[in-house]
Amino acid sequence: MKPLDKIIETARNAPRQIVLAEGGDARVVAAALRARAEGIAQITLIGRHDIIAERLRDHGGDEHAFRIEDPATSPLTERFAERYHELRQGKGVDREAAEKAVREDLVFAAMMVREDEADGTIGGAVATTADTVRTALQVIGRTPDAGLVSSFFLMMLCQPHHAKKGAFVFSDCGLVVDPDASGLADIARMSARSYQALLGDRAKVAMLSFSTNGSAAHDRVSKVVEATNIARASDPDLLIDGELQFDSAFVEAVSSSKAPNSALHGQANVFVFPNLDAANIGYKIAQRIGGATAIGPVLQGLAKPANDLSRGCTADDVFHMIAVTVVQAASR
Ligand SMILES: CC(C)(COP(=O)(O)OP(=O)(O)OC[C@H]1O[C@@H](n2cnc3c(N)ncnc32)[C@H](O)[C@@H]1OP(=O)(O)O)[C@@H](O)C(=O)NCCC(=O)NCCS
Ligand SMILES: CC(=O)OP(=O)(O)O
Repeated sequence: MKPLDKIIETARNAPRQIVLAEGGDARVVAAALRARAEGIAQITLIGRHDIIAERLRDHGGDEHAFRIEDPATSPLTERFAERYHELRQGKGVDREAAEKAVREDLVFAAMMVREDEADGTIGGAVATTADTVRTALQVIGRTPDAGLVSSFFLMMLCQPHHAKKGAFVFSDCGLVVDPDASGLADIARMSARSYQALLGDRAKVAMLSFSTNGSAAHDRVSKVVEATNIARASDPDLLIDGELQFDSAFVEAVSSSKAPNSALHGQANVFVFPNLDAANIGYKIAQRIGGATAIGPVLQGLAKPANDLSRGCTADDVFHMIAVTVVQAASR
């Protein structure tokens, strides 16, 4: 079974309550209808009831098949305002500001997860990643064993022209702009864990650089080497190597010539980029030129599942993210 089908099948076997923060978006509504039809999740749509109902009708759907919550009129808003005020008052948020905040769709959706009204939330088809992720950080927060919250894309190579097929993790393509060595090590550790949780296989982590095995000397190369050493020391069982160029990590013949002693043998399945510039540009090139299916940004290190999308996403991308979020929620 293809890795993506396996994730969808896992979700179907343990469906969860997923809240979609941008319920008025046509792609989100189409994905919600497919998620319901395929039995992978019970969906709550956030937004104006009349707009969501119209979008559902446009797609041949029925508004009564979904829970719809409009933060402007929902009976939950009062309780959420109180809780949000308790949560954020230390950061200078007064009661009036809390009431205003929870009327925003992204915040309301995240509060549903925090307050156990849903198991996971997804936004970002319309909102920017910065707004979506900041909301998750502020409302849901970090799990104690993660140093940093970070993100990854699941990259599926399944087209006939892909010489190597399968599922790969690229990180961090969405969140941490310029990690230091310790931050990069944390991203590597969390990405390996995410790969194993979602795909069931052992993670083989490549720490990417413009240098392989000392072929270039630069502070940026040293950062990747240091991050590799920190990650290895914090988890001796982690299969990790770096610094490696992408070809040394992905192509067995190149690995043999440029990195003959690499434990990865050109078979890495988790690729940790040195910063957000490289990672975000890299995943979009693999997606738009290379024809990879890209699912993300999936957030890791949060106390409960909250995920983002690219504003360029399709309805299929939203559907796939619903499946990933269900699997994350079910594996807690
Ligand atoms: C995500 C992002 C918005 C966070 O920015 P920020 O300026 O730190 O935001 P805030 O200060 O409002 O952070 C919210 C909280 O999360 C914390 N935080 C920020 N980044 C964090 C991280 N990686 N891990 C854990 N906590 C983090 C902050 O300390 C803050 O805590 P507090 O509210 O208790 O003080 C920022 O890192 C960003 O813009 N990243 C790039 C997003 C992007 O444009 N991606 C490209 C397209 S995908
Ligand atoms: C992940 C990402 O790049 O998001 P967007 O395309 O919305 O900026």
